[in-house]
Amino acid sequence: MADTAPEPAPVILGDEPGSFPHGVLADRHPAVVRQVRDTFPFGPERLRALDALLASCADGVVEPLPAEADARDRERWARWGLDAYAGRSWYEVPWLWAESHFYRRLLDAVGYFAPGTWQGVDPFRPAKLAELDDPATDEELAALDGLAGLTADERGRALLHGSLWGNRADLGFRLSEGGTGQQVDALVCDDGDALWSLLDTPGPRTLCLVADNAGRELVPDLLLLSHLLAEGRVDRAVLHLKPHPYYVSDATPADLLDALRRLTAAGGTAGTYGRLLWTALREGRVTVRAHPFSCAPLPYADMPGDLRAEFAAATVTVLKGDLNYRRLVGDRWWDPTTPFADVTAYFPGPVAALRTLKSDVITGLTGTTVAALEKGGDERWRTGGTHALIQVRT
Ligand SMILES: O=P(O)(O)OC[C@@]1(O)O[C@H](CO)[C@@H](O)[C@@H]1O
Repeated sequence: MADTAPEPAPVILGDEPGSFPHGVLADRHPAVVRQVRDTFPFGPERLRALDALLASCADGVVEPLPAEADARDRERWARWGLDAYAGRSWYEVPWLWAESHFYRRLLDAVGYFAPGTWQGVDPFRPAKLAELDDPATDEELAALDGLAGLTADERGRALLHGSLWGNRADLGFRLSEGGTGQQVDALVCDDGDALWSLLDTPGPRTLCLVADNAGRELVPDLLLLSHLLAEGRVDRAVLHLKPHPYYVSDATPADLLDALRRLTAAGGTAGTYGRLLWTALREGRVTVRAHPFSCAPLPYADMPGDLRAEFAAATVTVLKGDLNYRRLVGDRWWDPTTPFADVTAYFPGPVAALRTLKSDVITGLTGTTVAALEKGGDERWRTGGTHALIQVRT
């Protein structure tokens, strides 16, 4: 690890037409608004608000929070930069900030925070439930029974890869089982052994698992967690979820309950893992957090003291997914060979990232890997979700 933090690279903005970030602001956000508009029979007031947000996505500016916003929320957003960015184009402020704030505005538009019919109604819940109900989920859960013949270590590795590739909403058990599948080749960095070593240190061991998506990502996350508890690799776990709907499919406490019920109702190994986790929650060995900072438009380097203390107390904090990775290393145009240990040196304890690559940010690669990826013919290796990484700073 370098003695000093690396010189920060430029922050990613969404202002360049044709770039991935620009496409998210200009195309994906309007598509999300249209999808939400069709999800429920919103009345004229909500439809007007959704249409205003749709128009704003094209050429609008960041606006102050509405007058009826809760005072604590208002104070938080002021601290998170809203006063500085109000009046500026979505395309000129940091991309991470713009995306995160877009979801806050979407919840305003559907009346999520306001007293009334739509208060607390997750506009993404039907899509999340459909994923859990998909027959493919049954197949993937049934495939777990095939892991019975493996040693506990092999099973642990298969479940780790299931959780990793679940970030592409694609459980990876069957391929990981063989150990040399295409998905293993698609790992641009694999510090898996370092993660297992951390879970071998003298106990008691606490895992902080910062989850990402609900549905078919959260399910394998829970299976991994349950396995680690069952095998005594961790004694306690803190599961960090989002306090409210975010980035379409991010997991909230309500999504955790849906996933848990899905697991406990399943037969075989999946059901056993589900019941184990249910008991661990009842006994307080697993606790759930939905910290406001989990939906903040800022990197983890800016985390508040209470969250910092929680991560500091963990044996290891595992962050799932692309957005958490962006927040962990900073949403910047890093040189891909910038050491992961350097950009995460500020983190208050050992930290691991499990991520499929779905945005431009990348650190911790070797020069050889970067050259192979650039030459490999897959121009979208940074953003297409075809590659993944396990990176650990001990
Ligand atoms: O965190 P996840 O679920 O792995 O990925 C979320 C994500 O792909 O969605 C964004 C586009 O809205 C990307 O920029 C972003 O990082």
